[in-house]
Amino acid sequence: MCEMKTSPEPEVITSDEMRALEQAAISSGKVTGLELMERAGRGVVEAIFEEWPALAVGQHRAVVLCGPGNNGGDGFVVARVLKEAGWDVELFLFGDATALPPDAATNFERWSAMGEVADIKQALHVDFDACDLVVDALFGIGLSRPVTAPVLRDLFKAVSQADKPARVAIDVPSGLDSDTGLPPDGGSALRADLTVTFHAFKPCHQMKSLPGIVPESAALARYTVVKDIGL
Ligand SMILES: NC(=O)C1=CN([C@@H]2O[C@H](COP(=O)(O)OP(=O)(O)OC[C@H]3O[C@@H](n4cnc5c(N)ncnc54)[C@H](O)[C@@H]3O)[C@@H](O)[C@H]2O)[C@@H](O)CC1
Ligand SMILES: [K+]
Repeated sequence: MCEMKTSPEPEVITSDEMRALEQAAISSGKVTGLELMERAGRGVVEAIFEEWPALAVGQHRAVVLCGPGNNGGDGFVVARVLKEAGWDVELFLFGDATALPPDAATNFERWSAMGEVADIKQALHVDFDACDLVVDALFGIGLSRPVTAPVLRDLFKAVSQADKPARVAIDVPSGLDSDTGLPPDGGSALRADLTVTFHAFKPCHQMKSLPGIVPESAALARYTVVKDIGL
């Protein structure tokens, strides 16, 4: 008798479910938030090297855009790991470094021991077509309102229009609500070529297209890689 084989549906979880899983793992003592952040950042670099093997060899130029929460914390880890691999890394922060949550603040300090943190406004002077990689660590599952800051809107436009760099979003393309896959009313979003998320897909990664908002499907699942962070 012939047996039909079906591939299992990928697991999709909401931002609340993801937070609950993280919290349970941390409360059980199995792992710390800082360890999860390190795994997340290293997972992003691993995914980049898997997607673009040429970037895994030699030295390249990266711009890392960090936000005010733990998504930004992942970005500090990515910056450090790339710099340790010999890359030329420029990092820009949106928000107040003294108000970062604890794990992100620790990674801010670790990065600051090896590189500069420039204000996000300075990123508007970057020639993105002279970069190999742009890492979007601005907002993840913690986006709580539309992105309206003029500096971010201008930056989103500049990065989205660049031809050369690989654009990698950490967890969620910034500006999209993780649970709806759409920017909250009136907000804009940053285009990504690859999104690297953690543990499981989120609803935003299942969107088939975002016509007129994020051309060519920033959030398509086939461009999203899920990295295990040991939850
Ligand atoms: N220890 C942890 O909690 C871990 C968190 N992870 C990362 O952390 C992310 C979630 O972190 P957070 O909960 O801190 O949230 P985010 O870092 O996604 O964003 C929250 C911050 O952004 C601000 N914000 C939200 N919407 C805004 C808007 N439209 N304009 C301006 N500011 C805005 C909030 O006020 C807050 O400061 C995940 O997406 C993932 O990347 C991973 O590192 C795994 C471990
Ligand atoms: K992001």
